[in-house]
Amino acid sequence: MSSVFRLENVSKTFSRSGDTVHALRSISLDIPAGSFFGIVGTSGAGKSTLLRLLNLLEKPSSGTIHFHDQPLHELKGAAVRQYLSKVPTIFQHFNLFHAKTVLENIAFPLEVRGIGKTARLKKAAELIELVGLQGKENAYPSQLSGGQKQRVGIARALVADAEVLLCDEATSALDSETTTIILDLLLKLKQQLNLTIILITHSWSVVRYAADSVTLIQDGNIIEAGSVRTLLHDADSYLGRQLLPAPDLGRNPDDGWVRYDLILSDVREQSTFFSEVARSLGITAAMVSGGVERLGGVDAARFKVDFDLRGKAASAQAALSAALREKSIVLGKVA
Ligand SMILES: Nc1ncnc2c1ncn2[C@@H]1O[C@H](COP(=O)(O)OP(=O)(O)OP(=O)(O)O)[C@@H](O)[C@H]1O
Repeated sequence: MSSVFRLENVSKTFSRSGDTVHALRSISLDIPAGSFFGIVGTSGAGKSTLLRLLNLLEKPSSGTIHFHDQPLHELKGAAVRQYLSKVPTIFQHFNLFHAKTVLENIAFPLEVRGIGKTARLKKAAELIELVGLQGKENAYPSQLSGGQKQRVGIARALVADAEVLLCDEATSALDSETTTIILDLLLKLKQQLNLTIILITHSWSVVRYAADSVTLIQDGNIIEAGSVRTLLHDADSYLGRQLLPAPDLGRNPDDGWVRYDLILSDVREQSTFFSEVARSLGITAAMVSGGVERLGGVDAARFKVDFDLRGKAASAQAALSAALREKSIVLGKVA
């Protein structure tokens, strides 16, 4: 897959009261075209700084950022405006014009580009439909709910031929139900308009729900990055475990039983795999907890399963581990 952005050794420092703050420390990153790219990290990790480099609100202190083959620092004048139409941003607090109607807000980027009134209102009306705001054309932002305001923000961002949508904590001001609705809308628009979406958030649940690629940023460093599928199937991946957390363990295993923490490589196996492994070895299996989750479009299953090894030779456990490894990723023998 080609990259829409490529960052090479990008650093960003700020000076604050005579001190140097290292917001980003020589990070390198490829953002695949067509991905829903989640950048997650705690407060102060450097997420906003990274996004602000992509929407040209800041410049790197060192390193280069390419948009396709174009180094961002070479963009000048009209090329900057063209780039920002292709790479718009939506914001946590929506940043709408309060004195303009919904339709006028959405049409605004076209007005800036000198597009005639009839054409821009026609295009804005198309976007109204795409984001499901029919009937709200003449409302003012103060008359809208948070979710409706973000729909206006999304429509305004996409009105001028966007290719990449940057989302700056775009659901952080919304309740969880509205967050899901907005993420569903973003996922739908991504498909329909062939977008790349780059979303920064402190919320693991947002990343789990929508992202197909995830980057963890901490103290200005990239700790780990990859596609959800790759991360889940890497037994050593910290991000993989964060994306698919261990289910509640319940009670400890009984004496002589051994508990395994497993990710299934193929979730279609989930109903039969553990019992078949147990039967083939002449032992009993008991599911402790777990289930199938959908993560960024990938079905993933993590289970804790107890196996009864009472009275079995030591070699039985090695045989069990080997059988489990054939179709699952063994994260650990818990007890
Ligand atoms: N303009 C600035 N001047 C000085 N320091 C800054 C500036 N912008 C960011 N920083 C500092 O850079 C570091 C990274 O900040 P950044 O806003 O990128 O983090 P973040 O992950 O987006 O956090 P949050 O989720 O709280 O917004 C922080 O220590 C922050 O205080």
